[in-house]
Amino acid sequence: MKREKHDKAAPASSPDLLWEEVNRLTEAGELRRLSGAFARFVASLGPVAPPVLLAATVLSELEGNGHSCLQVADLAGDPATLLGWSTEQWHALAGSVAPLPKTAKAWAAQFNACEEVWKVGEFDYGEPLVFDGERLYLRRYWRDETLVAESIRARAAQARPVDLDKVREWLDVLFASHRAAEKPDWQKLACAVALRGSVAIITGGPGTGKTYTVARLLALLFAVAPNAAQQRIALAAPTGKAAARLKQSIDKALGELAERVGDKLALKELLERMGAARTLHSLLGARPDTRSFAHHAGNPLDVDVLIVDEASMVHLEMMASLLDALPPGATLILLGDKDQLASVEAGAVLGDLCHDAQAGGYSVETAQYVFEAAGEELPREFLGSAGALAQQTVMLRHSRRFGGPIGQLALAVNAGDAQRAESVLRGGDADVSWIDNARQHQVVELGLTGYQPYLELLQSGPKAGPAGAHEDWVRAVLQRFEAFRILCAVREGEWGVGGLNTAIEGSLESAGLLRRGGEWYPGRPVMVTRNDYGTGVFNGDIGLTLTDPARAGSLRVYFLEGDKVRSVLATRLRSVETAYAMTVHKSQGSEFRHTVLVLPEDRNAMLTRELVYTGITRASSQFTLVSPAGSVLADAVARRTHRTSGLRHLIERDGAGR
Ligand SMILES: Nc1ncnc2c1ncn2[C@@H]1O[C@H](COP(=O)(O)OP(=O)(O)OP(=O)(O)O)[C@@H](O)[C@H]1O
Repeated sequence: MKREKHDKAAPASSPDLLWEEVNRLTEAGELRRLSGAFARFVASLGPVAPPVLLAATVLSELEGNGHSCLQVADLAGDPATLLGWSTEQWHALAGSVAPLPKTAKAWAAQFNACEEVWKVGEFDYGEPLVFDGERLYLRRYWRDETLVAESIRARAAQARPVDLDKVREWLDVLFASHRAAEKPDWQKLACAVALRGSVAIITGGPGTGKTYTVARLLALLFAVAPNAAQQRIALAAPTGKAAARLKQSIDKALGELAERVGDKLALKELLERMGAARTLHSLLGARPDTRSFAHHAGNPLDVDVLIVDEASMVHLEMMASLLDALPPGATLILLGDKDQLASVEAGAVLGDLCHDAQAGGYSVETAQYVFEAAGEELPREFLGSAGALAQQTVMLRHSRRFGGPIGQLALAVNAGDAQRAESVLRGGDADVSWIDNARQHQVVELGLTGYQPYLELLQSGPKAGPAGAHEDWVRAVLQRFEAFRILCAVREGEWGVGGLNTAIEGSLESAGLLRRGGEWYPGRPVMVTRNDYGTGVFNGDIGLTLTDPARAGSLRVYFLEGDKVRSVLATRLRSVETAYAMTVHKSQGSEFRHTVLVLPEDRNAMLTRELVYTGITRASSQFTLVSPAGSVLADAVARRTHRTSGLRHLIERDGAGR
């Protein structure tokens, strides 16, 4: 049906003043060029009232900050905070559109009256903006959020029959040697919960045993599923490194378990059948230069059980593609730390899905089920009436790797307790330290000490030996490099990735640890900044430049994935940057023995509790905080990441409990 457009539309008042202000903000670097361009595109479709054009500008700008939609309540309230602007900046923009609706209701009336806004439930003409009564969306995000919500809601409501006696028996075997560090045993409980549905979320901080638990869950499925021998299991993660780590941990956990359970379960067979862990891009069949994947609802993935690790890094669009491609009968298990930074791209999917994880909110039915299936009693404080997804979500609460000061620091930051964080940092323990009122040269000196070991090994060169000796040497150099990393909160300036990389590179050269002949030189660490299907390297991959043993004078970049080494000719890598220092965002999914977190001088909207927490939890044995001004830490710990999304609302809408 073709719409008779604008037959009754009153001519909109002129948006000239708005465009003037948009231009001014764009020139001042306060607004993305794209945001103004999007609003102009909406204006080009027909007469649109200036307030709606203003809302379109704000919506597009917020998308760049990771929000998936714009709440009318926020438009009527204080959008300046959401935009990271001062109140004056907002007033300047708002003042160019008069009169501006003052209440959420008045804003809703504007959207309802606009021909370029699709009102959910009405006939869809493919308008670029979507309004659902409370939130304004760019069409793509509305579609993705709806797809994720509907798929998760349907999965959470789907109950699988469980043979309680058999499950109880196997859980007792699988967790036999295991003395729960706490009661209830959340790990055992998580296995029982995951078994009864087609979606489960296991969240928890580093070292809380997410992979340990999921390995037992796989063994349990293998033991009790009616068609265990035919089950197709896939492991995936957002990055190659995280995928390799997942596979390594699962192999290790299943290997140990196989020794213990002996002949009772053919776990070796399960291990052999599982195959490698893959990146989500590769699992879904990414295609060069398009956003679409080979797998989707029309050509679903060939899996029965899909385990996705580091789910906090999965952005909205990727989660939508994943759920679209997952057959309805397959089980999805998401693993991740809900308190970590959300993806750079829009959405905070895991955070939204885990909204009730801390409190539990388990129903009486869930409590009864876990008692019967796992012999675990849910304490009263975790009972409640949260929705169906919360019944399939378990938070692991005890870290086995992080008992010491690094763990205490992470906990304090996560709880928003800056005072306690500062006292841990000043506690004098060798594992954590704080260089406050720092100067840049102090970070450079840390870099010099931290990177010396790999550069020395590189200078000593590979020993002549049998085939494979070169690869062993490369692996050893890469492992030494992976033991230390400098993480920055910001990209630009003296305390950002750019400034620090230049300073560290220069100082390593002055110290005689490396010799630069040009952009590429042996020892140069690089991070890939764009997916490249031709060479098989992906955004976020980190490698080291070394000489090619097969071709004198030629350089290759070597990447470590688990224990495997692969390499690409340096000149074939087009989108890379030097990586002595990298952003906290890009460090997700990695762990370094010694991690240095560098905060900037000024307070900054990017500097949040989640960023500091993510930085700290990248350290496995030693953590150093560097800040030019002490107050920046307290400020960051107090600021939480807020991402507007309608996901929780969409999931809970008509979402019955279990
Ligand atoms: N119940 C347990 N009993 C004994 N050891 C355990 C238990 N749970 C976990 N571990 C051990 O604790 C360590 C951390 O576990 P695991 O790697 O599964 O944690 P994780 O939550 O996946 O961590 P990360 O987020 O860093 O990947 C591992 O060495 C694991 O073997």
